[in-house]
Amino acid sequence: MSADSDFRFSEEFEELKHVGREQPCSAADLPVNRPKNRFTNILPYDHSRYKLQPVDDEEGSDYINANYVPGHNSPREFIVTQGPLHCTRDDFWRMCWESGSRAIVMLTRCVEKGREKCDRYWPYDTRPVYYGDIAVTALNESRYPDWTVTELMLCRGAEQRVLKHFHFTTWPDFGVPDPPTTLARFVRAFRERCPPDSRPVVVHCSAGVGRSGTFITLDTALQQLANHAEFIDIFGMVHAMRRERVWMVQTEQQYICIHQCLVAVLEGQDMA
Ligand SMILES: CCOC(=O)C(CCNC(=O)OC(C)(C)C)(Cc1ccc(NS(=O)(=O)O)cc1)C(=O)OCC
Repeated sequence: MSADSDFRFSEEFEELKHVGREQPCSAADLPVNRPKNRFTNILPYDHSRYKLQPVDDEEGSDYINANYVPGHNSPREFIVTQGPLHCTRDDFWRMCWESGSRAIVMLTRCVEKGREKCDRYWPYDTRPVYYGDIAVTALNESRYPDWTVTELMLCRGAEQRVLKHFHFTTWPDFGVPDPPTTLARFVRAFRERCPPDSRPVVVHCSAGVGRSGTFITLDTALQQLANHAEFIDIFGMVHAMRRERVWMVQTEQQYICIHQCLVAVLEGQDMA
């Protein structure tokens, strides 16, 4: 595929360009919801968007820029969303609570090259912080060279729940981790620590398309590999994801990185 400067990769990736783009995003386009979108051209398709429990008949109260996306284990394994904005971070926590999610995967830093890519939506220290009517408390934090895992306790009314925050901190926007196998090791670390239940995993980056799509595709492919699949159809996976959310796996380099990680795992190289 990589012969003639990745010619076959380019051809295959090009075929994905228009997949899903005919589908409507009418909720995202409502005037009341426009300020809730980080990027004007990264909008959730109506048919797969995550719906918050509406507040009375308040128009737009069910809206967040997020879509259900399939994984290896279920057709709605992931909820993929943009990096929360200051004005949508309470909605983000409401989504985490109402979906019953037990894990958040964050694939961007809050600030990259001087640009804000994501709001700092979780506490800096162990004091409880309220986001709407949800109190979030950091219980403990484990820092590694390329990622940090934080255990968060969420309280809403009399109920409380522990949720794990997996933050990959060295993935440049529009690019790939260096070396790409760092991503395969993060996916493995996530799977080893992710609660084994069937609840959705919330995944986000800045726009919630490029790095998020790359992470999910590799996670799905590595589980198929572990289950001794004879063929792993990366094109088919990205095609299926792009029907649910726009631009999933944004750049050709990210598309190639998925293949490189799979080869590295198959060859057992650099996966200590
Ligand atoms: C509103 C205008 O659109 C945009 O800002 C973005 C980014 C545009 N920049 C861009 O594509 O840069 C390169 C040419 C270097 C790749 C919004 C954006 C921002 C960050 C990402 N990464 S992610 O956080 O990993 O998803 C993806 C898209 C956009 O819409 O891109 C087209 C899909």
